[in-house]
Amino acid sequence: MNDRQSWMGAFSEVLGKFSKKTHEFETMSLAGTLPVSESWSEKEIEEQKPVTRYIRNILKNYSENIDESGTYDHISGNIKHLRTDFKAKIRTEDLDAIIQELHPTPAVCGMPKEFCKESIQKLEKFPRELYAGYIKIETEDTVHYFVNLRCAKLYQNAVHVFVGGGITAQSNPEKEWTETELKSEAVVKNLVVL
Ligand SMILES: C=C(O[C@H]1C=CC=C(C(=O)O)[C@@H]1O)C(=O)O
Repeated sequence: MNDRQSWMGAFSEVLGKFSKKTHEFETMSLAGTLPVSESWSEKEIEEQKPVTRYIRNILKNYSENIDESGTYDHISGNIKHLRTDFKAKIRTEDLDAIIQELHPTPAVCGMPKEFCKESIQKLEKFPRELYAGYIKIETEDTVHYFVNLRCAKLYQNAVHVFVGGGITAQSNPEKEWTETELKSEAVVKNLVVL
């Protein structure tokens, strides 16, 4: 980010939201993707479950009362995801540790986390740079953490778009590719050539 390069993002997966007043912490399990008009299959349902389990297992080390919603559709432009929300009262001093444990979530890294992280570093051909990292925004009352998905690096006369997808044993390569194209619209549709 300088006068020749910049980044933009067009997605709002919340890694964490903390209220300094109530000490309530909120996060979400978000995975599985389909065009809005299609119906969920076992593949997407099974893809989102480990993300939900992962979050639940982390939060239970920090709070006795965890409020977990049912799973519902999160619509994002032309596509939808499966989403489950979590709310828990936590101690302010645990906030950083929780964020470090949640990040990177299975939706962007995979499971088991350390094995997948090392494998991605070894095998992935393109550097992620700021993609799949998180953005922290702190105000007087809240601290918000957003996962930086569906983003772009802007050069003076070019754009580099970053998108990805969760791969499972049931994934079909062509469908995963189409999914990344649909996801990229969140950014591409907002770019205008002057
Ligand atoms: C990795 C991305 O999306 C994640 C979040 C929701 C659904 C996903 C999926 O269905 O693959 C991904 O896990 C991305 O947009 O780059």
